[in-house]
Amino acid sequence: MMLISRVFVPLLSLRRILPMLWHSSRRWTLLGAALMALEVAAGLAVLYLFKQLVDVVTGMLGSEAAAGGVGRVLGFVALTGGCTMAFLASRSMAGLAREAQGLLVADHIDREIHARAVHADLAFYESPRYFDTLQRAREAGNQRPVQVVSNLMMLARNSLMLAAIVVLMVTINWLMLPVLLLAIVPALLVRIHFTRHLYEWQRRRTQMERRAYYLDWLMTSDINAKELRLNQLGHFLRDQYSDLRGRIRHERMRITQRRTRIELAVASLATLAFFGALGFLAWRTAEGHNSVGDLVLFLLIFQRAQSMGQELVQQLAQLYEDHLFLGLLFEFLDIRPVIAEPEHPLAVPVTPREGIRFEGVGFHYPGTEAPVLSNIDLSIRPGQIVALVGANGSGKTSLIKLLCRLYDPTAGRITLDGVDIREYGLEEYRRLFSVIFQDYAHYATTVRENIRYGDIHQPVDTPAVESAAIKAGADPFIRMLKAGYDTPLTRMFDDGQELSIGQWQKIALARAFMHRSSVIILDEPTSALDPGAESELFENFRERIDHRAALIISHRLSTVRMADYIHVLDRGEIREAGTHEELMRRRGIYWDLFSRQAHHYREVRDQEPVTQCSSGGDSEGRGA
Ligand SMILES: Nc1ncnc2c1ncn2[C@@H]1O[C@H](COP(=O)(O)OP(=O)(O)OP(=O)(O)O)[C@@H](O)[C@H]1O
Repeated sequence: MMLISRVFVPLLSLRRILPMLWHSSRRWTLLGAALMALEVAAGLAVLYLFKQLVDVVTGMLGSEAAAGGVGRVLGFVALTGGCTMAFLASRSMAGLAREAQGLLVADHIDREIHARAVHADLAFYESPRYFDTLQRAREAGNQRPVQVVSNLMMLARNSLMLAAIVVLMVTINWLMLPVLLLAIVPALLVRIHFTRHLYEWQRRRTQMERRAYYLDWLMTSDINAKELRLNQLGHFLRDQYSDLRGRIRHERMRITQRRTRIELAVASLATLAFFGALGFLAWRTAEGHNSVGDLVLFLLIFQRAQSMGQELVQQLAQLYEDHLFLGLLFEFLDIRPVIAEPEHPLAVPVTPREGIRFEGVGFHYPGTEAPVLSNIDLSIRPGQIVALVGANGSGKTSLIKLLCRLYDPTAGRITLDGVDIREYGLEEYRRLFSVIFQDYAHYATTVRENIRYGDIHQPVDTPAVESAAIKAGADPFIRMLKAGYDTPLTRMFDDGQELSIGQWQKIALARAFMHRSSVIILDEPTSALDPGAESELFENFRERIDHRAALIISHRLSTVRMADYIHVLDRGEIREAGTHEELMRRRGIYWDLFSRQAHHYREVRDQEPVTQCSSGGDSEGRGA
């Protein structure tokens, strides 16, 4: 009973793929169905005509009408040949229709996956459980739809054909029917059992596969090539990879070996059934109960039925597998973002008056209990430069994620001009910010595009790209590149060029300057910049950002001191807040951090006869 339901459940759940089929390839679906019907009809006609031919020929043997019957025989031969041609033509045309349908459905599903992927919550990408779903959906997404379409069509064709063959078989002798069932059904059940087994195993093994894939990437990617060689990690990683692949191979082989043994037993049973039936029918023909045409037809159709049955088993098993994989695809397609558009979104103010406020904000990541932020109260007023400082892991980047609504707070609220930000249109709200994260993107495209991605609404040749690059201090080195702003920043193509880490950071900064947002957020924007470039950037920072508001995270306190207001985060809580001078007077955490950095600078300066310190270093001495 369970096995039977396993056969039919997939058919029911495939109902979601059928509308996709219809919407994405209506014409090919209709054409494919018509060609398939023609293929079945022509195929059956060929079999029946063969039987008739044999009966006519054997009827003529030794009879006086033999001479006149030649024309009839040739007529049958011509008709059979014609039907065979029609069968072959419709079969190949149906194959073409299936392929076209499959490709269209695959593209349709890809579009759906991409639409979901770009709107999925950030949490989706930061959680391994969700990420597995995406990976499996990708596995299912690319080739599966082509297979599913092909399978469904073949399944329909073979079922029709098999039904017709069963009728023909019953006309020969009804006892042939149970024999046919014996040859087909056990194989079907065995196949379905193993498909399920294999699927469950594959699901368990996703993490293992991912780890193997990661190791493979570690060994072959250019990013790790330096460390890999210097730390001599090559052999170590290769061993780990081989071990993992060996375990995967071993488990897979165990399943395949068991399946081969059982399938062999089932095939032997089917062969026994065939020869038993053949012996029985030969005896009936010899006794004159059946014609030679019946015997020939039996040989033709039993073989055909068996191969059709095998194909049917294969297709049902495949369909079952498709259903399981498509289940994953639909599981992914059904994921709805938690950070969603409100039902009646408010318009974001064009020029915010009060700015942004965090009011008693608390946060922990989905699936974790530990609070990352607690009781956060802070504000960013229009035109104000606010800085966040704190040790690693104190929650600075998490706070930015909340501010940009990549996550929502688990306690308290964030407001813009006094209204909870969850009430604004999501995309419109996010356009208030231009952000450079610590792990900013390196796009494998031209310099111009890398910068323009900061505001994709601008035309391709906008002069804003160059002025953003000038503000970020990137323009001089860009002009030295082979094709200036049109140089591809990747080594993936022959004419591409790679940049230094600091140069990449300047490109990312330019991207942030590109967008005319209300608030600029810079998370460790100068970690890779040389001191000259850094002090240049912050010298006239306010003019550089056109007097917009800014939130800056930095471990370099020389950068932070020019902020209007500074918040010191410690283990998810704001411990101190004020201007640089206020915090220095307070002699708390900030003072301690600042004095230690300033002390280091002072030591260096004291050792040098001629001071070449930047203005930051000089003022740090005074401040401390
Ligand atoms: N996606 C995530 N899921 C669960 N915990 C996370 C996630 N991202 C960060 N955390 C945890 O949240 C805490 C704060 O991380 P966050 O990145 O905000 O710190 P940070 O102050 O920006 O640190 P750094 O100075 O090193 O950049 C850390 O303990 C980190 O382990």
